Amino acid sequence: MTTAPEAPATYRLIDGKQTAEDIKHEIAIEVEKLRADGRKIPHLAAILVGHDGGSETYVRNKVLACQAVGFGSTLLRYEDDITEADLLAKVAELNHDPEIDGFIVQLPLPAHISSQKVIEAIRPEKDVDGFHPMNIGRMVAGLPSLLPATPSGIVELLRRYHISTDGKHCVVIGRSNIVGTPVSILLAKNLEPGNCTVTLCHSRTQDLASITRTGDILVAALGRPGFVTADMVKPGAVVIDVGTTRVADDTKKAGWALRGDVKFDEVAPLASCITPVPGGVGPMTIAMLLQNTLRAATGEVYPR
Ligand SMILES: Nc1nc(=O)c2c([nH]1)NC[C@@H]1CN(c3ccc(C(=O)N[C@@H](CCC(=O)O)C(=O)O)cc3)C=[N+]21
Ligand SMILES: [Mg+2]
Repeated sequence: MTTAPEAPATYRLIDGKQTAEDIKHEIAIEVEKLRADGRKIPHLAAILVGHDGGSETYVRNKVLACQAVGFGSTLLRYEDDITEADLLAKVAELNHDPEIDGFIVQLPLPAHISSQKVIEAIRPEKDVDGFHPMNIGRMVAGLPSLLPATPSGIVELLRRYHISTDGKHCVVIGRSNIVGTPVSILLAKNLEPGNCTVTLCHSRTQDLASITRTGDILVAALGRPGFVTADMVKPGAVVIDVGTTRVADDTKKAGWALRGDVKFDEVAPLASCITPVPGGVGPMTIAMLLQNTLRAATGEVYPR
């Protein structure tokens, strides 16, 4: 077999890690201004239930990010046998605590607890995940709201990399409440970036590849490692990989590696721009969570 020359890798890597660092630096400057003006320093709380390895990492990274920008932070940990009533009582406490500007309840929760009930118990003004129906509804209506962090992180990457979205076909794979559905809504809005024609694909979509191949922008947010292959991608597409699944990997010290939803090695040479995993959308999620906390603290969305 002759070895064909490698396709020239002319794609641009979208560096979410660096962009998140830039945003955190901007937030740190805002915190210094608040401090200089004698105003309240933003404070984020996170509730973590149980001992899922991935969740522990993400929550730890959120707390470290708070420290990096000068926010206050509180981590509340509970065993996975906490009752739904007790968890709802903790949420009510944080709702009423004037020191806490925003908080999140890390998902997933144990099966005996209704995530929906917990999300709806959070005061929308402190819902820095942007998961409460009030914030989702306001986002859909185009009103000021706390936006879900991963979708707004994707929009922010497109903005900072000057990727033109106007009139483009954006194909989203995955219809979760936290990524696929909201990013579809945001990118269809008459905003900059925005004005996309959006197709939202999911597990029941017929002939998926024929649709994804028409995407100028392809957002993979289904949580299946390596699902998106070269034959599913339009040459020149912008590829946004939202997947962060831990897969077993004996070559790594931890025994696992983080894998995206896109087969990076075969898709990248086809793409005009692509986000890596790790170092793409993940760090942006945390940066946008901090931005939401700042907005919650200053009353920018819900004036106090
Ligand atoms: N209430 C709630 N809000 C969330 O925002 C939320 C959640 N629950 N549950 C789980 C998902 C997932 N998520 C990630 C955040 C950061 C990275 C991230 O920073 N990833 C790094 C690598 C981190 C690592 O080393 O494992 C990267 O992609 O480079 C990934 C995933 C937030 N989520
Ligand atoms: Mg999904």
